[in-house]
Amino acid sequence: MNAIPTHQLNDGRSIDAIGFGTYPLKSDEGVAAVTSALELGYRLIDTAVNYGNEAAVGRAVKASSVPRDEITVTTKLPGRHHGYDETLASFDESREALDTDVIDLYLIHWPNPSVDKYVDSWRAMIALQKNGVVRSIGVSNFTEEFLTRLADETGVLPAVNQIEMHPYFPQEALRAFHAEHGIVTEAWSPLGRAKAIISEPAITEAAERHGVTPAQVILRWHTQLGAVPIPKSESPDRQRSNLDIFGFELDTAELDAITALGRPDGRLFDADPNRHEEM
Ligand SMILES: NC(=O)C1=CN([C@@H]2O[C@H](COP(=O)(O)OP(=O)(O)OC[C@H]3O[C@@H](n4cnc5c(N)ncnc54)[C@H](OP(=O)(O)O)[C@@H]3O)[C@@H](O)[C@H]2O)C=CC1
Ligand SMILES: O=C(O)C(=O)[C@@H](O)[C@H](O)C(=O)CO
Repeated sequence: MNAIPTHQLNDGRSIDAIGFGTYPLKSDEGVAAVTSALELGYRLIDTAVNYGNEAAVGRAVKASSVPRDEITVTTKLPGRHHGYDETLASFDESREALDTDVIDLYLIHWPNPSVDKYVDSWRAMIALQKNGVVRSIGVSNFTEEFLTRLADETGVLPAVNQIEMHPYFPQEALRAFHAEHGIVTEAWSPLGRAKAIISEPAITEAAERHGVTPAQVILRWHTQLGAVPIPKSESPDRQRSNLDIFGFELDTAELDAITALGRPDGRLFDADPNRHEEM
């Protein structure tokens, strides 16, 4: 398998160009999936308080033969814990659940604009990073408007914004904003949950030409566009092939044909961060 490239973050650290999603893997199933993902070479692991699997992720990380400092454990602050003090308390709970001294990448899961406390949470995350208990700080599901407000009110831009991105929803405008401001795009549901997308001719035909699977084409498309996909799979075989995407290159016409599958209503569900709020 080819080596995994990395992305430089705006705080001097770096993350792998592909990671492993863990929703909705829980308990022993979650431990098994993360254990095999680490064995296969994933080093960027994505969890969240709201997945109810931080303990499972923590168990797998702790038991792994991969040195702890080679693994980027990501978790996310839930909406019900927004606010400065609430964020500090939630962070302590996550650290305990994950059984780790340091959280490598800490994200605000959803902006929940009607609650209007994400800036307070962001200030708390800046403090956690200054205290050295969080290595990198970022957000998820933030729009250009919410990102701009963080910068205006705190002077600190997130290292990462984890957003919905797949061929039906390629997020061209937000990715351009990220690129302009040094924010790394992480892509959630990168395979579009492996539904209709997998059978799109633009994808299956490219897969045939390169002798790879449609899922590999989709994940390679993400990485060639500069985004970091975090596919979830509980199957070690699919985990392996999802990681094995750096031995072929899509050409510009193939990239453009896949991006052209995008459509305004391409979201998997109604997860527009201006309206969709998760507590
Ligand atoms: N920040 C946020 O708001 C959100 C973050 N996320 C994060 O993003 C991660 C990934 O997103 P997710 O929603 O899981 O969707 P994905 O696009 O990663 O798709 C996962 C689905 O695809 C299947 N699959 C995986 N690999 C293959 C393959 N090679 N061929 C065919 N099918 C495959 C999986 O099944 P199987 O397991 O059987 O292989 C599963 O059903 C989540 O796990 C979570 O960590 C997700 C949603 C929102
Ligand atoms: O997986 C996540 O991070 C989420 O935010 C999920 O709740 C996601 O929104 C979902 O799958 C809802 O059905």
